[in-house]
Amino acid sequence: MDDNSLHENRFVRDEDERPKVPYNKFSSEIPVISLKGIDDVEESSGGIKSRRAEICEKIIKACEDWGIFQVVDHGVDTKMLSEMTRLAREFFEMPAEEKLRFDMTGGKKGGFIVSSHLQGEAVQDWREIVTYFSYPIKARDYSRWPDKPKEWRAVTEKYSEDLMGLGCKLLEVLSEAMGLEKEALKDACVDMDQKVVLNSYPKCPQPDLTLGLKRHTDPGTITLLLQDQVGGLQATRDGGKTWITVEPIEGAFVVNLGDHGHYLSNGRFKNADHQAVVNSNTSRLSIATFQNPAPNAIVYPLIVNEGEKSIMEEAITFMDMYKKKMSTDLELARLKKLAKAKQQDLEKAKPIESILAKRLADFSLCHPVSVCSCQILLVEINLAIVCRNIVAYNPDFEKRILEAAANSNGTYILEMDDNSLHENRFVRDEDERPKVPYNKFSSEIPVISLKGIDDVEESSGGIKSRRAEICEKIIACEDWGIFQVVDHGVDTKMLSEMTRLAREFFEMSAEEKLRFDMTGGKKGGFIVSSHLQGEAVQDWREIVTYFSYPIKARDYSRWPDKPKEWRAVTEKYSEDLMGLGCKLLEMLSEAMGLEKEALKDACVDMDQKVVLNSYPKCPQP
Ligand SMILES: O=C(O)CCC(=O)C(=O)O
Ligand SMILES: [Fe+2]
Repeated sequence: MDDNSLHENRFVRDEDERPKVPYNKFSSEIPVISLKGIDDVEESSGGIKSRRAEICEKIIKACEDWGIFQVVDHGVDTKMLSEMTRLAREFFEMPAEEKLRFDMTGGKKGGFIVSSHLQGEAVQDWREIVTYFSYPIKARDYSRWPDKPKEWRAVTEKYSEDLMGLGCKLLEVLSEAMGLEKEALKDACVDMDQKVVLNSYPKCPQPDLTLGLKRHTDPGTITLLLQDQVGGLQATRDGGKTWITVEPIEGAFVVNLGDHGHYLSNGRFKNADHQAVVNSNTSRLSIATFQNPAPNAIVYPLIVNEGEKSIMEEAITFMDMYKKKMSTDLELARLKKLAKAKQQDLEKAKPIESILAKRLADFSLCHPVSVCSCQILLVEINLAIVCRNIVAYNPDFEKRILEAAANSNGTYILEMDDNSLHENRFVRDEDERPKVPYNKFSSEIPVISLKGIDDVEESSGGIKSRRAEICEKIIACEDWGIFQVVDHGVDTKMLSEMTRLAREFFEMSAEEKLRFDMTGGKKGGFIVSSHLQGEAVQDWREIVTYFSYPIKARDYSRWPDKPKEWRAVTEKYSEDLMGLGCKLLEMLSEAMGLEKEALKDACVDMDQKVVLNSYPKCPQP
């Protein structure tokens, strides 16, 4: 989330998705409901409604209107809430390295992630999150819960427990509102699941172009959101045309109804359609607690009133509902992208179309407009789309023009993968692209045998020693700064071993490789080059790297531990290459007319780093 990020456009939303109302212009449309007396069920004298009935009515109305309300006097200890927020702030303020100890990339269940590292999203959210799975208790994996700040575990456990209580209480009210038993919604969840997501939205230099969290509905039953006083949560009821900003209220929870709650009420209760915006003044913190059904819970309306139809065609499990939601979202995003690309093509085509028409007219002043002259003109301008528009009246001509255009380099399409297609992350400027084939080999770089490199004796008759000969050849590399050596004395079996291990490493699953993820500035490990930050265009490679000398600085925790011979072989490789490297430096020192040891000494304590590059085959090399 540095300067680069805005330039890369990774966070820039389509215009129709950008914020429409300010983060701090608060609306009071979302009701704030006090839960004081929610357990008081007695009718008051004279038929006056009980406090519980009053609260119920308010909640029902809010769920029918927006699927959102705020609760105060909810009984959750406010001191504990401030403790929770303080810990969350402290967590996000820790250095990246500390947070990345709980890195969630690679599909891990819980931990820390910079939202922009999530894969598969065309545009990224401006936020960092830390998340933990708290219910069912038996499924808790504390190894994915932060262990810093030190009170984290105790406080988050308490927070989860209290919010589970509040969540269930609210579900009771909603069940009653549907004319069902108190426990109906809870029971429909089978074994209530809870996931807590702490959102940190850094302040943003260009908040009008991006979102902290894009528009969505939560998939589960209900969500309890604790937010700070900054503001940024927005809701819409008309599909995103108009928005309101929910007013932050100290100590209140914003309650959002999710898709599951929406379906179970047969659509009577809305699923809150919401997003989070960011601002350039201050960062913002929110803590979302998702109360979800068990993955195998059945999703289907609990009641379908007379004269109504079920809003669901068939009963499905929550897991299937969730998967369907994700794939629908992705599909919608894809269609939107396509529509946008098409629109852009049309817009691009327009002005050029008129240029072309004018040029055609000019042309026809001196030449009768013929297929041939058109073709010259079109190839000159080199735009396939325009060609298609202009010459559509002649299918045969169109075909030939399109062929010509396809063979030219004006408008080809990249297909490295769907993502890069749009992002062009790997496409180099023309002047940087390869100029000669990868397999048309040159013999300009000398290949030098090192056999006899230690043999310094002059042969009889003043014939140069073998060492002197080699030295001369190496000096001839003044031309390129590159030469190849053979007969170098390094065991070739060990070299094949090294290559085999490297291949095996790169062939392991992403998850396995990412155990040594090098993002966040770690010293050594695995990285996909395209994950390197700060490069405008990315290299088409993956690497694994280890720091081997000085020995005392080796950090084996950053060396792969698989395949199992890795450490032994790489250590030997490093040692032998250190030897060979030093031998060559001796030669170069002598070539400079210095003591053998001069170059080595100038290095003080020779450092060695080994980088293994894997270049996947590439559809558009
Ligand atoms: O940060 C916010 O206000 C909204 C968070 C949210 O909607 C979510 O985490 O699902
Ligand atoms: Fe949400």
